Amino acid sequence: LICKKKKKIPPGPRGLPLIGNLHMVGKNILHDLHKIAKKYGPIMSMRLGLVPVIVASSPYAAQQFLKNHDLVFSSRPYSEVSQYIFYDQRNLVSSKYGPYWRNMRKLCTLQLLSNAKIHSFQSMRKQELEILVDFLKQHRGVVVDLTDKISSFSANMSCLMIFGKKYMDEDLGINELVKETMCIAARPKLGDYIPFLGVFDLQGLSRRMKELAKPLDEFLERVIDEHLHKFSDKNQAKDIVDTLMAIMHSNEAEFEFDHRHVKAVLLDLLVASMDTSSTAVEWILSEVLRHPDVMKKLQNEMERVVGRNRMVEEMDLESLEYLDMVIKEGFRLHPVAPLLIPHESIEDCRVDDFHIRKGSRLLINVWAIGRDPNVWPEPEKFKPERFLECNIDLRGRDFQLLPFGSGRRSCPGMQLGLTIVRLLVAQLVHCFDWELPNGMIPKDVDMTEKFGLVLARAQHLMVIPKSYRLKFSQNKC
Ligand code: HEM
Repeated sequence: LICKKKKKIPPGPRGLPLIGNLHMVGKNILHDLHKIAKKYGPIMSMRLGLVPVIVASSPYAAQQFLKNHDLVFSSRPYSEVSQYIFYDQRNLVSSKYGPYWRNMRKLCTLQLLSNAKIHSFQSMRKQELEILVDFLKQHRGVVVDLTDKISSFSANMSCLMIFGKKYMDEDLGINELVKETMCIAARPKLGDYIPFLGVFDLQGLSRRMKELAKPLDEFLERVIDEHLHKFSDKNQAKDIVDTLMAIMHSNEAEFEFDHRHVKAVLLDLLVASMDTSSTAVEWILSEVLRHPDVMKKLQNEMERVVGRNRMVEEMDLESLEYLDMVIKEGFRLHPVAPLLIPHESIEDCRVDDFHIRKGSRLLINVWAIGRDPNVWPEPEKFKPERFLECNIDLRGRDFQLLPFGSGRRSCPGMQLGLTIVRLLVAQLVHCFDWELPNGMIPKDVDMTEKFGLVLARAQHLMVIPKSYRLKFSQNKC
């Protein structure tokens, strides 16, 4: 008798025929996964439809997958949205691991999102921030929808950097198109989990995705066309379309690179940058508003380092240590991408004595890690000072804090995202004293989460810019 030793897979709940554990995850997938992981442990296996899924919920587990076995888990799963909207997975975010992704990633980090490129847009960021501060100054004493203001600030900045123009101001409905794309991308699709049901399109999502793809493609074609015919001003910073077009025309790319690739990358960057930084800023400001002592400490630091005679400049950011702790604490409690973006294993692999088969989907529950009492004392409390005693960083070196992921698939826009988040939080706290509307007290600020492609606030953040704190109305620096 040949007795085959059964391979040990990570523990997890038993699934039902066909749907597996799909019925166990509802609208609040983060809480659901967190609850199930409490029973089965930090490396847990499930089955969503026909897809094997591994959920990692501790720093140790995250390190196993994102560092020790990084290469094996560096791919992305197939999804209908990447097929219909992102040019058959030609974008960076959802492309499979392989030479194409490696080349695109290199292009992104070395050319599109390099430090030099980010620096070249510094004056544009300053200008946009002055417009926002001016608006708030004119609305002193009035209730302002800060969610809306921050979101359009971020959308305008993304557009200026990527396309060289604020397309959001033109009535093209592009903002709505991108928002709906993000909404659809976040909805669980039957076809992604039970592929043979995909053809029936029972939820009507494939049809809607195809409908959305058309105007998005027309918009991107129009942008490219305008760039082909535009008068080039040598003093103006080259936007990302310019850079991509130059690469395409030079024929220097060592991989296939045509209009479809340019459009896929443009859409990728737009979607990846538009809501991420603004959502982080909103959460961090909400926490600061709920904690007046933190607001005061931040303002004191700003007064000490920047002074009341001018606005915050990007060069100040490195010297703002308390701000740095506030930003880390904000990302700990409110990671924008709480499950990162799903990874997929490219071959069978052994992790911690468990067998994990090729084609498994990996979710890293960064949200649960940030709230784990074994890692963080009093995890529910917003306490930036906790970072005084520990030098945990948020750039992917420490697995307790992973807002940008870690390893090969970590966020290539981290430097840009962090610059925007730090600058915006610093500026709004430095320039204004804030008040809550309708006699609300700090602890009344609603912190309900809404899970989507990013983990956003369920309610818009409504606040009153009470008074302008600076002694000069123009930036004298
Ligand atoms: C606060 C802002 C941001 C946060 C918190 C954030 C977070 C993330 C996370 C968690 C991932 C997935 C990592 C993984 O799957 O392991 C990611 C991927 C990515 N991000 Fe960001 N991001 C931000 C801003 C940006 C910006 C500004 C850009 C570009 C303009 C960008 C471009 C990308 C791209 C292209 C990927 C996919 C990388 C790949 O699959 O190889 N991100 N980001």
